[in-house]
Amino acid sequence: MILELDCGNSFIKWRVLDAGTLLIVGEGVVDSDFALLQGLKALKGLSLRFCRLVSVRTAEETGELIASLKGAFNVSVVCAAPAREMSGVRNGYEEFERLGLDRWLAMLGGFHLAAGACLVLDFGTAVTADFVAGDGEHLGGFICPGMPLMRNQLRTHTRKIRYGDVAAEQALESLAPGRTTVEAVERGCLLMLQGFVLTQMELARSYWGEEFVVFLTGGDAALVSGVVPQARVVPDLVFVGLAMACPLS
Ligand SMILES: Nc1ncnc2c1ncn2[C@@H]1O[C@H](COP(=O)(O)OP(=O)(O)OP(=O)(O)O)[C@@H](O)[C@H]1O
Ligand SMILES: CC(C)(CO)[C@@H](O)C(=O)NCCC(=O)O
Ligand SMILES: [K+]
Repeated sequence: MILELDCGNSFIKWRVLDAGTLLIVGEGVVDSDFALLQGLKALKGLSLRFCRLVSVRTAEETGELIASLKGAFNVSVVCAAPAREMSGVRNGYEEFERLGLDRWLAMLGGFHLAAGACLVLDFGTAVTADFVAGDGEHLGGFICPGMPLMRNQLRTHTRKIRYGDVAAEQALESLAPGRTTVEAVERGCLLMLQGFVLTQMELARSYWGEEFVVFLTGGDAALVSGVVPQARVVPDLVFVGLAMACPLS
């Protein structure tokens, strides 16, 4: 079996594939290395041979995770590494190694699936946009705070913005002007995200007309999918790129 990991800033997304069929035999989202090991150990009949992972965490944190995986399961681990060019995509950063590897893999996956120009939008802790032209040239991208960061900044830097997760979820059932604090904040932040998406779409159209595919990924993709009905929502886009960057043989 193959273990795949996407180690983001807040969560680790994991899944286990059968090495023969490549079917998913287990998956989850966890908030710590410990919870990951627990989740894996709970899988019946687990026999891991290989692990491939991408991390946007520090080398030290990633090293610790790799050490505990090797200790617990005796797997060989490969990590996605920065590249100037791969699978027909050319990294557009001035210093290619500084581009977040989750963005890079999502672009590889997107360009492969689109077989042409694509706009890749990822809604995690941070929100990112990346533009890949039809010839594989990465034109660059944008990074801004995601929903969790926007609402937490407001909570942290104001005295009177306080509410719980249940209220937050209920507040998003409509986008009318808020009549409570939770409605005003949650709807305001969501409108910022949706506005961001529409701006990215305009930019993509200015480059490519209608000739591009837009991908939405990341935990909060569903919050914005309504404003881009033509978008392809691909929750495992980073994993698509991970398999391309870290083939097993
Ligand atoms: N099962 C889940 N567990 C945790 N968060 C989830 C889950 N499903 C959706 N989410 C949403 O996903 C968001 C986190 O996104 P995601 O997991 O893509 O990124 P992340 O690991 O936090 O950060 P990064 O951008 O560094 O990858 C949270 O805001 C949360 O609302
Ligand atoms: C932007 C995030 C946090 C998104 O997960 C990640 O891709 C990252 O840490 N990137 C490094 C900075 C950059 O991409 O320019
Ligand atoms: K991510």
